[in-house]
Amino acid sequence: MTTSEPFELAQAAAGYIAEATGVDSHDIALVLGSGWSGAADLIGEVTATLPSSEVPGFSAPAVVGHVGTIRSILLPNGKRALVLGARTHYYEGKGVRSVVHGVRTAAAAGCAVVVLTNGCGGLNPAWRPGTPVLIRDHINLTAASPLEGATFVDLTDLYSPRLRELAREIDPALDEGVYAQFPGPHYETPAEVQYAHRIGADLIGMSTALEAIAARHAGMEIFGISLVTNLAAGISPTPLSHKEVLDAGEAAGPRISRLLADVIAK
Ligand SMILES: Nc1nc2[nH]c(I)nc2c(=O)[nH]1
Repeated sequence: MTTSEPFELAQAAAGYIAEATGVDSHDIALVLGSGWSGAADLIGEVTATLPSSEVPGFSAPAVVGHVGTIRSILLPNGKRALVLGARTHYYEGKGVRSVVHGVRTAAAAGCAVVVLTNGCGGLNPAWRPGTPVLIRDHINLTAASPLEGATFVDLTDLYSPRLRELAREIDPALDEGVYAQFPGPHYETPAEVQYAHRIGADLIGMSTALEAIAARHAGMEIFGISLVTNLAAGISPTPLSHKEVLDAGEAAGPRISRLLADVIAK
């Protein structure tokens, strides 16, 4: 594939979405990670739902039984949101181009803002499972980049100070943190968690950083928010039960979905 082909594929996907949804241009894209699926139903009126596998460049979800969808939503302020419910993770081995195809498609579809959400491990013991944390900056530990060739892109203020301030006006209790993307799919050892802590990470996950770089290259404003679903390995003195993690994510649903709805409604 030539270096222009990922962008041609994103244009094709955007054209398909415009045709299939009847919406020529969308304004804001949302990538919903673990624990955030409920947000879409709260933010506005779903006017079209597409199976993501029908859209050029998108593949069937990695998790059997998960139906990946792309939804067009009419927001109360009249703007259009494009909800990308099928994220390709780097650990699926489909290449970085596939990981960032959704963001590139959203940019080609007209979106000037992208909201990147994820579920992650927390390094701050005060952040119990179910705590949303704004992403202030990231550390890309994948050793990969979605950019190819002499594409030197500045990543200063990559996570919009404007949108972070807006979120904190809506919910002053929100903390901020630095998110580190590990390649995965394995979780970190306690030693790796301590390494991440020492290099400045507060949140660890397997997504988001590569998508944010591609979004900056596409000229989008980026809002990143994590949902701490577990304390990272070795942080909690007692092993967390998977049920605790699931219950916490479930309990956080209404608060984080409301927060997201309020931020994008502005
Ligand atoms: N790397 C990493 N990814 C995650 N995703 C979730 I949910 N929890 C974790 C975690 O503890 N580490």
